[in-house]
Amino acid sequence: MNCRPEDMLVYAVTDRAWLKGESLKDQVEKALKGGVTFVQLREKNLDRRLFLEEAATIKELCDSFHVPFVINDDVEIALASGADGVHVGQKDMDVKEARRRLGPGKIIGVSCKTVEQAKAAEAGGADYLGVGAMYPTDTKSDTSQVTVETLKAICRAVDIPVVAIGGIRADRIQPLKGTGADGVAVVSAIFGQPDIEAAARRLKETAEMYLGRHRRRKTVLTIAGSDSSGGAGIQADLKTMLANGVYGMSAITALTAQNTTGVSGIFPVTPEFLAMQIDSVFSDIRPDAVKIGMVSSGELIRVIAERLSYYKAENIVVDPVMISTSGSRLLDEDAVGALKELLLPMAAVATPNIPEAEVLSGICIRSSEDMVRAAEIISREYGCAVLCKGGHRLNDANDLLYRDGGFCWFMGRRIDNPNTHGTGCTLSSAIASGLARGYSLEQAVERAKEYLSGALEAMLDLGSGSGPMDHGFQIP
Ligand SMILES: Cc1ncc(COP(=O)(O)OP(=O)(O)O)c(N)n1
Ligand SMILES: Cc1ncsc1CCOP(=O)(O)O
Ligand SMILES: [Mg+2]
Repeated sequence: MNCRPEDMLVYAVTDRAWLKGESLKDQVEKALKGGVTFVQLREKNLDRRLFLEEAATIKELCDSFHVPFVINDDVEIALASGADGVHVGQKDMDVKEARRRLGPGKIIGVSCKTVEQAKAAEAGGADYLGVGAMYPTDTKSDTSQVTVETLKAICRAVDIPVVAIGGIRADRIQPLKGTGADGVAVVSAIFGQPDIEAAARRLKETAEMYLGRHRRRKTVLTIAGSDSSGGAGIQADLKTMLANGVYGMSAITALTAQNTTGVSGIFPVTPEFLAMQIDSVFSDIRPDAVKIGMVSSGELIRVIAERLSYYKAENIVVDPVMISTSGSRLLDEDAVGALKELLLPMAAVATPNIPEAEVLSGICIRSSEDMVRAAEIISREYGCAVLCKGGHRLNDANDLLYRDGGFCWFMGRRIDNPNTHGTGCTLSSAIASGLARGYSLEQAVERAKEYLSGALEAMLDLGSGSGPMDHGFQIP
């Protein structure tokens, strides 16, 4: 899935018929300020050079609001402009052909009027569906109406997000309640209004009230140690999860007495009590993702692996906490063996830092090329994706993601802040939050790095040692 149901809530479709002397960029910016969650550039008669220029401009604008942006009908413009994807109708291009041309990472939306079309689009690789016209509309002449019952049947028949389109106005959203539609796609009730920003805002408030079949808050479980100083471990994980829009839960592996100057005591829980915590969580609120942090013994690791495999846990992020900041080994040989044998093979991604990647790969890392080699060894050996974090000795904040035989770099901003306590816990929890919310691994990593940078840039300065970051930097 390349887009999330919540991205569909208020989906703006542009129309230069409403420009009235303004630029499209200014109008789209107003819509974004009003809170639209998705933008489609729909150009039926524009010269291709101007179409491409406009697409590149609107893409940059949407990026600055972190809002997905697709092109109507035209895969080539979508590719050339760097747009996030394309929206195609039944007569435009077969979804499989669009997927072949765009590759796996781009968004493809497909217009549907029937359950059959919807199922075929989903099977062909569509990421979302546009269903309509729901009401009479003057914006598109070559369309026919779809009933609310059909919209409901389509939503029931597919697992991908669905957006209702055609004649949508704020007062026409309530009748769509209970259909399962994730949002509304709108042209004239946004761009044809005298105050675009206010119109978008009103649509969003109304859609939030009545729509969204997948709007249950996503949940993440952290299995890690408690940090009494609140900067790392369970405490950092839960703060990170809250800030990244998911509901956080915990299973504590050990209590630690620590502050910014060091750890003065560790009190591990028993294997039975760890299992009890995991069971309590899974039997009631199934997590959409699991983050595993510090686990000090092979015995506890075996309990985690056994329980997670029993519950068929998904989206497991393993932060293989093995080496302390001062460089000393935190895990004995038995625990390292259990981590390698049992936890890594279950992981969607493991996030070692350089010393940890050295232990896991068995090679010494002195260069970026060594990072790639180590990640490749770990990924091949244990069958998981690997995010090898630069930071420690190399590469500033540039991290390497290795998965399925290929790799990409995520360039980080170098932030001059000595207070880095809990950065590993925070990054892995933010990645787990992104995966729980349905982002791809690449998107989850990118968003997590952005969050981490924000938390570091806030320059919280607490304690006399290496202090914590400001996990709540977005909160006023
Ligand atoms: C979100 C969304 N849904 C449906 C459409 C209509 O697409 P199509 O049927 O291809 O008609 P045109 O928009 O190309 O005239 C859409 N554009 N967006
Ligand atoms: C593009 C499209 N596809 C089905 S109806 C429609 C037009 C929607 O425009 P409006 O929101 O102004 O009714
Ligand atoms: Mg079309």
